[in-house]
Amino acid sequence: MLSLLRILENMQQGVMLLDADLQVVAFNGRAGELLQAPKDGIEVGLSATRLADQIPVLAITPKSGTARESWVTHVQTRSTTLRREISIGSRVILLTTAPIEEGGWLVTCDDISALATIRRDLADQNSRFDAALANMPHGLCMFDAETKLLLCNAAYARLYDLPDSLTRPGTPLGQILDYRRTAGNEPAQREAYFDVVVEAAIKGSAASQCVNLVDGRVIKITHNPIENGGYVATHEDVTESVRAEEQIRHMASHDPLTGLPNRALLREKLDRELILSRAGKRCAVLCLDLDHFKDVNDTMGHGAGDQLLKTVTDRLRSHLTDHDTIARLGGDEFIVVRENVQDVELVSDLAQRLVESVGETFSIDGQAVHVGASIGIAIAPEDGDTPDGVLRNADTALYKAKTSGRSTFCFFEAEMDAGIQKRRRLEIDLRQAIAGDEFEIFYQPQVNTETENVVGFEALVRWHHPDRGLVSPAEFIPLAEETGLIVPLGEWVLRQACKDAATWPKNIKVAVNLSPLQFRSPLLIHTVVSALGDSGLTPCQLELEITESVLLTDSESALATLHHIKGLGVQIAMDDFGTGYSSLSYLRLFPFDKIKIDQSFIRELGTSKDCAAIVKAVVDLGYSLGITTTAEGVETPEQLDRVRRHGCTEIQGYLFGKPLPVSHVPEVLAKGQAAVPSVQD
Ligand SMILES: Nc1nc2c(ncn2[C@@H]2O[C@H](COP(=O)(O)O[C@H]3[C@@H](O)[C@H](n4cnc5c(=O)[nH]c(N)nc54)O[C@@H]3COP(=O)(O)O)[C@@H](O)[C@H]2O)c(=O)[nH]1
Repeated sequence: MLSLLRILENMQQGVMLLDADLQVVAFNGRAGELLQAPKDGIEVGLSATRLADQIPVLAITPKSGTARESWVTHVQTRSTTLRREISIGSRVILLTTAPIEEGGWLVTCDDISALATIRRDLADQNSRFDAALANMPHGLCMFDAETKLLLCNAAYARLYDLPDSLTRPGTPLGQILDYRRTAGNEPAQREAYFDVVVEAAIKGSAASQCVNLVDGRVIKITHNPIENGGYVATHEDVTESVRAEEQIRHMASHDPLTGLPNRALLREKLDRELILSRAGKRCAVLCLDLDHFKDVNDTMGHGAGDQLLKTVTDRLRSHLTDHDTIARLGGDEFIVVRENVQDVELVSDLAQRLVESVGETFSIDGQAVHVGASIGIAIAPEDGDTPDGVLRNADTALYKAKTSGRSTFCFFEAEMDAGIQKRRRLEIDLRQAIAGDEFEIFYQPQVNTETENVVGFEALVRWHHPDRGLVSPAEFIPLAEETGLIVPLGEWVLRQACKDAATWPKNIKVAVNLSPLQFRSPLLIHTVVSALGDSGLTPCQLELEITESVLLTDSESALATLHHIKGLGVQIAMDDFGTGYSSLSYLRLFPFDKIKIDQSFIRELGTSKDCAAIVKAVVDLGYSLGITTTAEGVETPEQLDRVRRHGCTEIQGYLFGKPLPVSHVPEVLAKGQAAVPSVQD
């Protein structure tokens, strides 16, 4: 008994023993300490009621929990075990009151403060976890190894519109999937996927996949295995980001104006087609370029140009089949790729239809607009087995189509390449030459027939090509006209010629050629005025030479321009007279100051009666209209003699001097007539 009491006293647990009369028969000091009983508050023989008086926590009736009566009432009225956690100061004590067989109660007190702290931390953690789950934007669910639901959050239920009954723990995955399928938002083929990922997740590997729901949403589902089997899955609605990605991908590979594939996507297509072409499925590449598109942009503005490009796209598309791909490379350049070409004739038919379709009138901003299309065609693999090669050759054929009069199509031929490449090179060089300082003006004297005094000079441009030396204008002027480069080049010539002539005597004129394109430029009058103003040249010292072709198109506006220029005091000469269409009628339309009889008539003056008659008729007409007549290309004294006899007022030709650099002008003027040594041009 003594040793039993010693054991009792050394226990970590507080112990009190009550007999059947509810009186204390034994206890240890730890009980008093844990229950914070007053010193000597527990004594043998003390009744339960007195005990509760000594130890206040025993008298308290809990507000909630299973035990709804005070400790005293319990031991007085019941015979069941009472477990109660009591907070005393900073401690949490577990008070267990268990009936004993012989009657009476064994009361034990355990300090569970540490356990309570852990439990509280755990509860806090759980509530934080619950809050996180509830507020997660993504759906989350967790299944055990038997694919029974462990938990899911509200977002998961919302995503699939699940009823509460299917969100309870223990719900088999199969039931949830059945509901998701029958509720209509998940395609049936997802099941196969699901089997795979669930199995993978349960076996321990993560898996992720995007699923397209029937209603258009895209859900990204990621499965991760968890310990003890089972998996946790997140379900993320990625519809917006998938759409944004698709849009970015589309933008990177399509032309924003027309929505057509761009160069990058075209290359991918060509890569595939060229592989097939090597396996016998040939393909055709049609390179289409609009004729006169620049004019629409320049005259009607870029908005109208854009509208035209969109309408052209629609027209082109209407002639294409499922075997054709159309792309826009930028500007007014389109590419059509036809797959699996068996009959090249059909490619010709397609090209013809495209040319005709674009050739029909467009209505842009209520205005009738006419453009055309030129097409170059290369067939792969024979005309190229790389995207660059086949596109380059289609482009070469396009160039040929453009130089053959536009609004037509051409197939690539190997022989085209060399000639066209040469022209291309020249065009590139010409652009650089305009930007650089490679041009010079030579001046050819014009003399009075009677006095043989120099009355003026014609400005003739020369190109000092860095590799090729002096390039003849006969070679580059037509190209400059075709490419539109004549406009900036012509402006340079005009300004430079005015500057040079401003240093000459006041009775010496300078004649400058105006090309038809330059003449149609809306900036022409402004350029003439500013060239005169900047140089200080007297307007009557400037003579502008135009050819009949200027008056051929839109003669009304051409005449208005001529009158405007003449009104400035500038002289106007009709150049190359006799080589055009209805020369004489033009002379009635506008009061030209000079007619230059083309050198072809002068050359044959001694051999052709017709030429002689024409020269005479023109000179007579000039005389009666009071217009100066200049014979061009006078090379021999005989020709001089003849034109003099016909009454021509002025002469220009090698007999009096070839075109010379400006530095020779004072020398020519000093001699009074142009008997100076020739300079090779
Ligand atoms: N729009 C512009 N056209 C220009 C300009 N500079 C020149 N050109 C035109 O280029 C064509 C070739 O010019 P070019 O090689 O200079 O030939 C001129 C004369 O050198 C040549 N000529 C003059 N006299 C004779 C001669 O006795 N014999 C002979 N065989 N040729 C001769 O004729 C050309 C002048 O022609 P034209 O202009 O018709 O008076 C030529 O069409 C130039 O017009 C330019 O700046 N702008």
